[in-house]
Amino acid sequence: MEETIDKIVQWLRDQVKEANVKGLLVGVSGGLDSAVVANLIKRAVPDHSLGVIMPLDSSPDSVTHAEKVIEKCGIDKITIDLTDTHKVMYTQIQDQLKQKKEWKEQNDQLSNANLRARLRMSTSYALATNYNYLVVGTDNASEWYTGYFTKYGDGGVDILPIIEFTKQEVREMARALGVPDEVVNKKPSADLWEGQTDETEMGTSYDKIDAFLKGEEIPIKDKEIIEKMHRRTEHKRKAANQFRLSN
Ligand SMILES: Nc1ncnc2c1ncn2[C@@H]1O[C@H](COP(=O)(O)OP(=O)(O)OC[C@H]2O[C@@H]([n+]3cccc(C(=O)O)c3)[C@H](O)[C@@H]2O)[C@@H](O)[C@H]1O
Ligand SMILES: Nc1ncnc2c1ncn2[C@@H]1O[C@H](COP(=O)(O)OP(=O)(O)OP(=O)(O)O)[C@@H](O)[C@H]1O
Ligand SMILES: [Mg+2]
Repeated sequence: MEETIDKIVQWLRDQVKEANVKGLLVGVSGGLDSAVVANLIKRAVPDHSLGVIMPLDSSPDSVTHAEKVIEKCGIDKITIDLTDTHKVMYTQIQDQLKQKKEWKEQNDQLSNANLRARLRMSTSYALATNYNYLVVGTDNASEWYTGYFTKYGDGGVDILPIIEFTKQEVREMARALGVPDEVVNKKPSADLWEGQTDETEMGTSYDKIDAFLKGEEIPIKDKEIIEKMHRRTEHKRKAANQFRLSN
């Protein structure tokens, strides 16, 4: 694991150099993936690494965990509370949709949730421009394959250092990096609505997704869910389709 970590850290340094920037920032949620990335950027650019905490109706636990992660790994911290911003924006969106008779209850939670992820992305880029840093993403192999992220939200980043690793491998990396136990052991959650957990929403588990990605046999029901998620999210893993007169 240490060897893998060293390789990622070196790769991060190369990215900073190639992009001709000063450092790296990551949104720190109190969850596992961002805790690992926070530690990696600290190792890569110790004096120019920033963790951004962006609460948005977040549970107090998430904020406490995020602060603990940042304190333990020693990166700089900025907290920007997006609760009010989101409320103003989403209320207007909802009102206009209702006026146009296009508001649909079944879409409300998801569009609300995705707006949260995109507000965090916008905030990260506003900071990145001023610091002259890159925005580092936290997607792992399991999330990338299933498309379990918001397009241009948490998916809107400059570089992806842990994209090749399954959730289980990221957890092992977290232990090696000294991420606090309560973060390593908690259930993965996008924290986009109360009580949300990744596994309940997806209808399968990271253990199953990880096993599938390693080519192991998993129950047909889980295989079908994973393949369906993968097919439906193909558009998120590539650039936008472009019209060409010559086509
Ligand atoms: N074929 C196609 N070609 C091009 N674009 C296509 C498309 N189909 C949909 N689209 C576009 O994509 C949009 C749907 O994609 P998107 O907006 O991403 O939304 P969607 O995939 O529906 O939802 C995002 C999922 O990721 C989860 N998530 C989000 C953020 C963080 C985390 C986490 O683990 O922390 C998890 C969230 O809970 C939810 O299940 C559509 O509104 C449409 O604009
Ligand atoms: N409250 C928050 N403050 C800052 N960044 C956040 C916040 N919530 C989400 N993010 C960003 O969105 C990313 C995607 O969330 P996701 O839940 O997949 O990762 P995680 O919380 O780090 O780990 P886990 O999947 O184990 O919960 C986070 O890694 C983080 O960069
Ligand atoms: Mg999370």
